[in-house]
Amino acid sequence: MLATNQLTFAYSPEKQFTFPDVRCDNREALLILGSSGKGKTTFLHLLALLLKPKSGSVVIDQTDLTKLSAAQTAAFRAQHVGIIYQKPHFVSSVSVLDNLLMANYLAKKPQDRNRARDLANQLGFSDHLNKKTNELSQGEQQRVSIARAVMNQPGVILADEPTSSLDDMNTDRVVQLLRDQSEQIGASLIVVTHDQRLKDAFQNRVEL
Ligand SMILES: Nc1ncnc2c1ncn2[C@@H]1O[C@H](COP(=O)(O)OP(=O)(O)OP(=O)(O)O)[C@@H](O)[C@H]1O
Repeated sequence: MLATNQLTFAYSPEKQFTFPDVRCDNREALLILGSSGKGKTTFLHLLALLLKPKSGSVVIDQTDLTKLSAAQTAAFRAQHVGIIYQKPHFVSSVSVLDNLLMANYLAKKPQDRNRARDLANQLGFSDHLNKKTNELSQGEQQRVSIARAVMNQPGVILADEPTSSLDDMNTDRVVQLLRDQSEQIGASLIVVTHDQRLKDAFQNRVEL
């Protein structure tokens, strides 16, 4: 479960944001829509406490992240939040498999090769596990990103514009993969996007 209360943020005195309160229960999905520059990425980064709000709270599974120290926040995020960034950040010098296992390492959990292989099968990149990430197509990298985000079975999955560069068929496919994965692990799924094509796939929607 993720809930926010009266979140505000400022990059500077001229660039201030007040965000609507959102709530997403376990096994639910929430779409956050907004046109370019409205603050979608900023909001998503606040939800993961990658940015610190000026005021307000972010509660994930009964923990108020705004009350944690920087080190506690990083540890909590690694264990409980899976993030699919607008542009995937991988460690390019190691294999796809090692990039997945790194999620375990960062969360201080044992490396679970079976889960990595199982996710690669489900998401259709099992032939690429031993390749470097830059040898994969964008679509394949995005599926690896989804797998990495769910390696530790997080309570919350956050996705930033996961479909912006995809055609209609692949957009439907990625939405289904995100929903399947979040349902399998009982997570809350929050997607921020300007992509109006996603409207029909989500009953719960908030406009920024
Ligand atoms: N580090 C920063 N410092 C100052 N201003 C910033 C910073 N990052 C973003 N902004 C500004 O804050 C606003 C919101 O940016 P953000 O990236 O959250 O928007 P967005 O809705 O995700 O946009 P897009 O759909 O184009 O990615 C923009 O006007 C942007 O220029």
